[in-house]
Amino acid sequence: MIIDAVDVRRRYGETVALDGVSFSVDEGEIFALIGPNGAGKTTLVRALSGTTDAEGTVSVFGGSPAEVARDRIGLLPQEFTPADRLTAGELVAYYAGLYDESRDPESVLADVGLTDSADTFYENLSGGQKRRVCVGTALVNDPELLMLDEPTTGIDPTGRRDLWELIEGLANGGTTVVLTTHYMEEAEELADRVGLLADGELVALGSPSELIDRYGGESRLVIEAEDDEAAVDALTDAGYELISEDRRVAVPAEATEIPSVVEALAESGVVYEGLAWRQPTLEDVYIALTGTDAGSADAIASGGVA
Ligand SMILES: Nc1ncnc2c1ncn2[C@@H]1O[C@H](COP(=O)(O)OP(=O)(O)OP(=O)(O)O)[C@@H](O)[C@H]1O
Repeated sequence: MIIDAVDVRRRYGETVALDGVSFSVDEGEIFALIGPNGAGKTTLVRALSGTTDAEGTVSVFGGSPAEVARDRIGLLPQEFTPADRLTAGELVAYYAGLYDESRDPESVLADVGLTDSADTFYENLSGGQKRRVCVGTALVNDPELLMLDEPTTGIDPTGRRDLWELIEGLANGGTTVVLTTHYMEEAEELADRVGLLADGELVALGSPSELIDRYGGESRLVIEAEDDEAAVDALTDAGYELISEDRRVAVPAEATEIPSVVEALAESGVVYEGLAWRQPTLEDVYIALTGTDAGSADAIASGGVA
């Protein structure tokens, strides 16, 4: 076990940032922390990396985080602004120079997709390229434990996937990774296990598929009708129970049930522009457990579709 956290608590004055969080992370695991703004993710990463004190027990490599040899950990803080007037290459080389042993800066730049921007000043890089440099600085010491607070924020979809591949490769080589993200797809695709924080508490913990099975709800058919109310009436008359789906009309349906839903719509003469069948995702888990879904079946049924 690389990380063992038991009943971790942290307050900032009256604000409770962490309210008794317990979990552990094994070697080579990718562990993603998700949760709304202010849920406590950054505070937890800071407690694990020893940059803030916390009550409870936090053990990293069997000891106190603050005492772990710094070359064993790579940390990407959420807010990190390196010197503007150094190039991407100089910055990575600078951070590499802080360790007795470090990786070749050029290979780190290649890993984060910045070979072609090595000579560009940090201030002249795009937002996503800047974030890549920051990720690079966390990799220079070839750490055993990598903690990445929102590593891919601002990075374009292709670059994000490249970073997922990089992180997966590191984990396959034995690196343990803890990351935070607001991208549910990132947590679902990348993480072995996910912890969902809300108001300082870990409200769900498990592999993405376990969480989806448990909290994600049913597969659904989403109907983009010309007249939502007509669709709601037709489906209700046919005995379907409407479910909430991003302010669209939707019913629970397995793939084999799609024809009968289509038939019910056709029989009532409902015109639709789109039909989409989809299985639950980690985003559904997030919405179910944090209650941040703006739309609801009730709103649709009462004609309140935005
Ligand atoms: N240095 C600080 N001083 C005072 N309050 C803080 C401090 N850092 C965090 N907080 C508060 O602690 C709570 C948890 O914040 P934290 O940054 O850990 O959340 P988060 O889940 O990382 O949020 P986000 O998704 O917005 O990054 C919030 O209410 C925040 O306002």
